[in-house]
Amino acid sequence: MTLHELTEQLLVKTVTKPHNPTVTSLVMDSREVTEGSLFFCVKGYRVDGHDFAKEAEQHGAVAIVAERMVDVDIPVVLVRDVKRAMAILSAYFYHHPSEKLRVIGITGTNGKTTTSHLIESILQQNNKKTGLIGTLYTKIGSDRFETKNTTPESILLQQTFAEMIKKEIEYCIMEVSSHALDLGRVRGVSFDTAVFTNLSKDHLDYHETMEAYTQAKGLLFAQLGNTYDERKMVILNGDDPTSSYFEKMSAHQILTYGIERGNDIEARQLEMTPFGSNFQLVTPWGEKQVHYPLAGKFNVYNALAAASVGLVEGVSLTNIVSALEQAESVDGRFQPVDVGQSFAVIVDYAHTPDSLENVLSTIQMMTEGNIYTVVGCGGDRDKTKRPEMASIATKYSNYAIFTSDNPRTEDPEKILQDMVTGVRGETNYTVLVNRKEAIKEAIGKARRGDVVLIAGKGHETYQIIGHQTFPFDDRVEAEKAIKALKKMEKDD
Ligand SMILES: CC(=O)N[C@H]1[C@@H](OP(=O)(O)OP(=O)(O)OC[C@H]2O[C@@H](n3ccc(=O)[nH]c3=O)[C@H](O)[C@@H]2O)O[C@H](CO)[C@@H](O)[C@@H]1O[C@H](C)C(=O)N[C@@H](C)C(=O)N[C@H](CCC(=O)O)C(=O)O
Ligand SMILES: Nc1ncnc2c1ncn2[C@@H]1O[C@H](COP(=O)(O)OP(=O)(O)OP(=O)(O)O)[C@@H](O)[C@H]1O
Ligand SMILES: N[C@H](CCC[C@H](N)C(=O)O)C(=O)O
Ligand SMILES: [Mg+2]
Repeated sequence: MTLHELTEQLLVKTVTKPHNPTVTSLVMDSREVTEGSLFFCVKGYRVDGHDFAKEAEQHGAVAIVAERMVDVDIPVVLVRDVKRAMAILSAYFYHHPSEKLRVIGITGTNGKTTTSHLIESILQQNNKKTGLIGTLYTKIGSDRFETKNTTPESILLQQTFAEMIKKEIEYCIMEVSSHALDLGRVRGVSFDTAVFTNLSKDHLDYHETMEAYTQAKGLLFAQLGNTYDERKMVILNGDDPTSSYFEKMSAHQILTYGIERGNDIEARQLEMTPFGSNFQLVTPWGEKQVHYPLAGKFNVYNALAAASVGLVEGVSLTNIVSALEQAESVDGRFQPVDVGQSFAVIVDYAHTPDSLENVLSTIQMMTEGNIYTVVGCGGDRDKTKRPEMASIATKYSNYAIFTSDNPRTEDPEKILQDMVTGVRGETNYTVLVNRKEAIKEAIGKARRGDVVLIAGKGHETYQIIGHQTFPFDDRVEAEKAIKALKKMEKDD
């Protein structure tokens, strides 16, 4: 594709030189530039991509897209907003692949990864070819690719859609983070269905206020468009008050789901069991009893959101129920670590006050024994959730151990001090900065019938301390600690 063909997509721009080179790739990182690349200068949090224009030229870039002049001898396309131009040009470069897929976007504070996997299994139950983009990986059919962000930057996103088309994928199920919406990573994506899970406190380091955070989430519904299209659908959690705000954001049909009465899709006669739930799935397409194997009321919401998507996509109630009844827990979400010990150990990705409270109240229902919680809060992330998470941990556990999550560039001790400010008079906790030691301590305390919850890192296989990433896996550490304990018991 030539540079002129691409720049014709942008109405307002200045191109500094008349040549019309052939563009063979779009790139936003100078280190990934190859011969023929069009390089986008993106202002980041740490550095400014404009400072890498020369390096991009040296590596073979044939033109630069920038917001201000840069010192290079190749054409510079000056635009008002590089990220916006990047999204528009990426969609064009890859021939608008999202228009050839049915794209299901899921947003909300918690439950996106879980819900997207449930939707995947419902659609697969109906023999649909699916792709998935989210926190754990990008999946095309059954091939998995590692990802850095929950929702990738526009170039990678459009490239991924194009790859999905090549592999004859029909549906792309994607998690859409508030950062991605705010930073314009999904601009130009043609969504067909937009799903909202729930809204609670998170990411206030980035969005600053709950209002701004809500607005960012609202962009997904706004992006669905305001010209009515019967094939487009908005699916909202009717039990979450924020849904009424999203209702106003687009012109399409709305389907609500919930446990309370008054929703289109409902779970009635809900009966929670220690390891799942039973409920009557009541829908405009009929009703059916469900024996659902994922623990916690919050997971019933995820099932309802996924069932709603299945129903609007024409999957039969029978197939939906069958997929839900076979649901497997997602990597690092309420994942048991079981090496034959007499107490339960659960690793869960709860890293917000709301998810921690949900998980702990579910555990309370499961056990009469003691609950030991190992929990921390990420550095360089929302500080307001720290005291709240500590307070929830002490409230619902017999004993809590506050430890490091990913401290990143913050002082780990300082993060723990922030957490401790949330404890109001309770003494059932300790602070242990080393996560490995904290896990050992909790497992050492547990006796027959107790539950140890290790919260916050779920599927993560690393720990970020400073600018370094070290291998670390809660499940591996828990297993080691249990085995060491068993060995000691044998030695006694
Ligand atoms: C805060 C944030 O969103 N940061 C994202 C951002 O990084 P950054 O702003 O630090 O970028 P930077 O290092 O300053 O670089 C600026 C530009 O210069 C370029 N550069 C840089 C160095 C160089 O030598 N040459 C060069 O060209 C970079 O490629 C980039 O284009 O751009 C990167 C490239 O796309 C992202 O991977 C990175 O996400 C980081 C990993 C991150 O942690 N993001 C989080 C906050 C996030 O987005 N999370 C949401 C999920 C949240 C949730 O659901 O809970 C997500 O969607 O992942
Ligand atoms: N519907 C829900 N409501 C509240 N909490 C939930 C819900 N579903 C899952 N959780 C809790 O939140 C944690 C994260 O779940 P999940 O990974 O599905 O969410 P996510 O929205 O993808 O998170 P992230 O934004 O970090 O990618 C789970 O480990 C569980 O503790
Ligand atoms: N997507 C979330 C993940 C948080 C996970 C937690 N382990 C942490 O590092 O804070 C974020 O980037 O804020
Ligand atoms: Mg996720």
